[in-house]
Amino acid sequence: MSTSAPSQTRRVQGEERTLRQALGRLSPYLQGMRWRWVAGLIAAMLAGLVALAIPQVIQVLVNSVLRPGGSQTDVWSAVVVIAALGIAEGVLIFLRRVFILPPAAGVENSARVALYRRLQRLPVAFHDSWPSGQLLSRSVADLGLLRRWIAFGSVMFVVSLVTIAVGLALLFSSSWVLGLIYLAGAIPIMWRSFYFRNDFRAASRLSQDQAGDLATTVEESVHGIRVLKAFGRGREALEGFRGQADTLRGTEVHKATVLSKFIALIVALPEAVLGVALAVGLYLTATGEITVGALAAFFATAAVLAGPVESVGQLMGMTLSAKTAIDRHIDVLDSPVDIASPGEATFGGDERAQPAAHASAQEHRGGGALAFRGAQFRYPDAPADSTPLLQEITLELVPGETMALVGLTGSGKSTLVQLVPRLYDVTAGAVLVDGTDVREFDLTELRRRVSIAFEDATLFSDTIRNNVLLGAPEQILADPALADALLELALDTAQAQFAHEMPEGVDTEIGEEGLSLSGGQRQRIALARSIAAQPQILVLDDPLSALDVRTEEKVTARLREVLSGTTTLIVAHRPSTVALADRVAVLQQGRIVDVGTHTELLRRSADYRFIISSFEEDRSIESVMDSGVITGMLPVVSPDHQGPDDGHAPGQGASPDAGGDEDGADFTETERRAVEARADVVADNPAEAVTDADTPGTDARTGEAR
Ligand SMILES: Nc1ncnc2c1ncn2[C@@H]1O[C@H](COP(=O)(O)OP(=O)(O)OP(=O)(O)O)[C@@H](O)[C@H]1O
Repeated sequence: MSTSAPSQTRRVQGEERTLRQALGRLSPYLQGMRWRWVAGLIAAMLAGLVALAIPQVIQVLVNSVLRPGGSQTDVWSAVVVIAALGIAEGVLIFLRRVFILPPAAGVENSARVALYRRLQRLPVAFHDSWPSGQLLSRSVADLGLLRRWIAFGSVMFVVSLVTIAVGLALLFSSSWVLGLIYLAGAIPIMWRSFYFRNDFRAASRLSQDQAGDLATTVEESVHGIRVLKAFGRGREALEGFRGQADTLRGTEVHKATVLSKFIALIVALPEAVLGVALAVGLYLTATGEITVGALAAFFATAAVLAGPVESVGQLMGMTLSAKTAIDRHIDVLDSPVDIASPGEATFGGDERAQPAAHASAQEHRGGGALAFRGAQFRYPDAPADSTPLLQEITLELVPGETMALVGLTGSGKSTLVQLVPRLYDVTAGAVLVDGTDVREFDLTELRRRVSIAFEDATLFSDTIRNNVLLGAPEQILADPALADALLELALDTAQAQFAHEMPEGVDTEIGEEGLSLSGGQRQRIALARSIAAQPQILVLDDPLSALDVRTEEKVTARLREVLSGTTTLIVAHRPSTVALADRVAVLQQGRIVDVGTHTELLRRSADYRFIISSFEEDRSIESVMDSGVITGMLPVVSPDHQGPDDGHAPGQGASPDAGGDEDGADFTETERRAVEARADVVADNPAEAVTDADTPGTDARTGEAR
């Protein structure tokens, strides 16, 4: 996360829309409630017209009732009429609120649900590139603004404009001279409105985007509070935040200045014009060109118009902000869903499009064979002419086989395994499940067959039970006894029985993101979740990294026992894990350079030995030897080790079989430095190497406080 410079504000996506086009996109959310909005608008209009009728009654009162010889009864009649109009105005305002609030809240709710639904459908690549704060501000602040605009701003804007138009007509009917004077003040206002609209819209978009960036920063710093504290970077984080907050404040002040200047104009001009109108009006009355009643009605009408005239600027600002909110909402809705089921809409907002999955992929439930055929992948944000991260990946896993995937850091292992459940799509070649391209499957069906557990175990603020059974088959969830049995099996396999010792057992709430658990506990719950999904193919992206060696071995052994029929592709960072796999694939710089059993690879591949020697588990040489899995075979890394391309394959002397194919080694400088750094740690401080990674409060891989 950035702790200093404010992040780049995400700018307008998509095309510019008119207010009408933007409102058209809101139309489906008003389904069934449109009449209420119209009824509210009518009530508000009537209230405005009633307010304008009162000066007309005053005119009649002054001209006829208050004339010499006017009757007292007429006075009382006029009073009753004015009181009745006042009450009617109050009732109409009440009705406006009663009618309008449900559609406003309804639109906010529907828009929020549509946005969330879209976020669920959008591919991981979208989430990689969109800051979470932007999405948060679009789903909370923007939609709140939209509700207020629908409930109040939109109606009052229309009502104000109508009131001003009708009011002007009445002013002209009182006296065309006075009407012209009043109108003369309106012309500069209309002229300024045009510029105001553009300035305010730009400022409004900028401030809403910057508010999204600020939300991202808050979200990141709350999420990463432990790291900030552990590294004492609170002050820098605060400074970075302050910089962003100041930028936003600057934009808000600019926005308020633009608005204030406009409001000042639309308030001051009519008031000044009224002064002129008073002088001219008195002259016209004195010369008998207009009646006293007409003059009184003119000023009473001008007083009624003062409110709409003053608020029209605010309401226009609110309307423009609402339009920006709608634009920002549509930006997300219109982002293409380029990973979808066959036949499913990938563009636009057709959220109800039904997937038309490939028939054979739906019906045929094979045994869980997994294959990569010439798979190639490049991240969407990588330069188009860059070398693909993964190239010519060809691998075959037979049903029930366990294959470990090893490679140095950054070689593309996590990326490769994410191609299986289509978190990303290959850019060339194919990934096949039971002989069918994964792109041919209905996504739900594919993800039912393939379950994945990540190193970064994300849990939800819910009970352990619900976290584990998140992806369990529905027919099992429907039967509480079966669900309990599945829960037990999953927890037992993942060595997560600690769940039963928690205050409320498996029904214990684990807090936001499961942060009340240790890293190893979180990983085991996440692993149990993948097991409980009962997949045909289990993809494990180094999900046991925070476990100590022995626990990891127990988990791996239980996995093999319980999931003997499940095809498993596991990214491994420990010799004990790879040793339990049927076969191991070696990934190097985005290519599979060898596939074989652990023993075969140790014997024939210098690349493999080099990778194995870089594994963190080397810290715990004793543990590895204890495990008995690779006793006598694990190469020992020495601090002066230079990597395979120095002509000495690592561990060459450690294994009698290690003939070595040194010429196959082709590591990047980064990879080599990573290995050398590890070797230095082992040499300098072997004791430190033995860690209980499953201890709450420490992350074994990074050493960071959690
Ligand atoms: N979302 C992303 N967008 C762009 N590039 C990415 C993305 N995720 C990973 N990369 C890049 O892809 C490369 C491979 O990353 P990947 O996580 O697949 O490697 P890995 O072998 O799993 O590494 P490790 O063992 O450290 O987990 C890295 O250089 C990384 O910077």
